Amino acid sequence: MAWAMLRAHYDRQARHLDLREAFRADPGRFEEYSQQAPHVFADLSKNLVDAHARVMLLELARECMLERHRDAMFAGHKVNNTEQRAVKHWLLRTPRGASLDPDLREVHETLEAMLAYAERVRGDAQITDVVNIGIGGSDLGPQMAVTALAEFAVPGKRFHFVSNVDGHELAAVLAAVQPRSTLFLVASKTFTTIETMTNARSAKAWFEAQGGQDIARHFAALTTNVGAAREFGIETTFGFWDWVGGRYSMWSAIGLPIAIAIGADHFRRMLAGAHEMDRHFASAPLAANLPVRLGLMDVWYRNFHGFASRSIAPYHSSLRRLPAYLQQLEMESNGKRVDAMGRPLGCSTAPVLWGEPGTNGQHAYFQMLHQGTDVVPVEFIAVRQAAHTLADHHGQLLANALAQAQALMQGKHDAGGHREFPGNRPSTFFVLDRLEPASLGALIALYEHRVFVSGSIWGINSFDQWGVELGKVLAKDIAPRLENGDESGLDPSTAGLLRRLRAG
Ligand SMILES: O=P(O)(O)OC[C@H]1O[C@](O)(CO)[C@@H](O)[C@@H]1O
Repeated sequence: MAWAMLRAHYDRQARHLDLREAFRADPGRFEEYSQQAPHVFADLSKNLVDAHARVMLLELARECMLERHRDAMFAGHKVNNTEQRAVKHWLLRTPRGASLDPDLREVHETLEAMLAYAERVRGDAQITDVVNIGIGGSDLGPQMAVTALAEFAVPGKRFHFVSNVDGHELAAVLAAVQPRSTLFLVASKTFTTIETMTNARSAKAWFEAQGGQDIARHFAALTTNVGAAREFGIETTFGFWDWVGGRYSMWSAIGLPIAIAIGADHFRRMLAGAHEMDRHFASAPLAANLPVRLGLMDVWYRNFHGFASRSIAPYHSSLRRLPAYLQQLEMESNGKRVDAMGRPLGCSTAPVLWGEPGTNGQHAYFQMLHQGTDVVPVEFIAVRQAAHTLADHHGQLLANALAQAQALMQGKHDAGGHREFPGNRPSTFFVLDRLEPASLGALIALYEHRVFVSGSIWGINSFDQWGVELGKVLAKDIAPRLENGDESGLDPSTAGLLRRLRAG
C-alpha cells in the first residue's frame, strides 16, 4: 500500500523535486532534515525527498514491521533464518547488566581476557610488528579501525594486514619483519577460509624455518572454531560466537588488533559509542531515528529514483579504508535477489558502494558526479577537529567538503555547454566532532543498523552470504587443473585461459 503510494507520489511529483526550490520554499529545511544522533550529526536536507515522501516512507516501515524485526534482533531471535542463527553483534558492546541475554556474561569474560592480552602485547617492547591474517570481515573492520584511530595507537608497533591469497602480499610483509619481534594473529570466524589458512600455514612455516620457537607467544587465533585453531597448532586463542556475522565482528575477538593498537580503555570507548547508537536505534521514534531515516532514504533512492550506486566521501585520510569496509557491510548483507523465504524479489536491492577520501576523489571521479549522465548520491563525512596542528590544512579540507556538496546541489547555469553544471544532485553530510574511538564506534553502528533497515524493508536476510559459495567451489576444482592441465568439462573460455596461464 505505502509502496504504491510512494510510486504514485514519485511519478506525479517527487521526481521533479528541485532542491534549490525546496530550500527557497522552506527556510526550515535544514533543521527539519538534519539531526544529532549519538556522536554523529547528519544533514539529510540536500536529499531528493519531500515531506510527503518522508511520511509515506515511515508508513512503509510500519507496514514492513520494521520495529518488530528490529526488536526481534535485539531479543536474540534467529533473524538469520537461512542459517538458523541469532544476530547479536550488538551484545558485544552491551555493558554488563544492561541486558538479560544469557550470553552477556561470556561476552564480558572473553572481552576481559582479550583486553588483558592486548595490554600485555602493548607492554611487550620486544614485539614490534603485529600481522593480522584474515579476509573479509576478519580483515576489513580491524584494518579500517586501526587506520582510523592511528592517532591513538601505541608507539613502537607496526600493524600489517594480510588478506589476499596472492603470495605477493604475505611475502612483502615477511620480508619486513623478524620472527622474534612479530606477533601473528590468525583471524577467521570459521578457521576454514582458504586464503587465511594458506597464509597462516605459510606464515607458520616461515616462522619455523627462520628458527622461530615459541608459537604460543608469536601466534594467536581469533575464531569461533577454537578446536580447529588448536589442531593447527595455535594454543593462544580468543573465541566468539556463531551469532556474530563476519562483517559485524570487529567488536569481538576479531577486534584484537584494534585493542592492541589503541589499548583497552579506548577499545571500551569504541564499544560504548556503538552501544549508544544501538540504544538510539532500539528506542528513538522512527521519524527521529537516524539509522531508520537513512535506511528509508536508501530504499527511496534505489527503488523509486533508481539510483544504482552511492559514493562514500570521507574527508579524513584516516578513514581511507571506510569505503572498502562499507562495501562488504552493505553489499554482502543486502546484495540479494530473493527474500528471506527464498522467493525472487520484485525490486532492486543493495546499490554499489564506492569512494575514496576527499579531496583526492575530487581530482579523479568527481567530474562524473557533477556532470555525468547518472545521478550518484554522495555521502560526505567530515570531522570538525583535526588531530594535527598544521596550519591551513583542515580549513581547506572542510571548505572543500562543504563546497562539493554545495556545487552538487546548486549547479551552474550561466555558461552553458561544457561549463554547465545541472546541479540538484543529492548528498548527505555527516559531521563528527573528532575522529576518536567513541565516534567511530557510533558511526559504524549507524551504518550497520541502516543496512538492517533497508534489508528489512526489502524483506531479505541481511545476515547470510550464499553468493560467495559458488566461486569458492569452482576455485577448488580449477586449482589442480592449473597443475595437471586437465581441461575436461570446462567451457571453452575457461579452458583457453587455463592453457594461456600454464603456457611457457
Ligand atoms: O572469518 P572467516 O570465516 O575466515 O570468513 C572471512 C569472510 O569470508 C566470507 O564468509 C565471505 O567469503 C565473509 O562473510 C567473511 O567475512
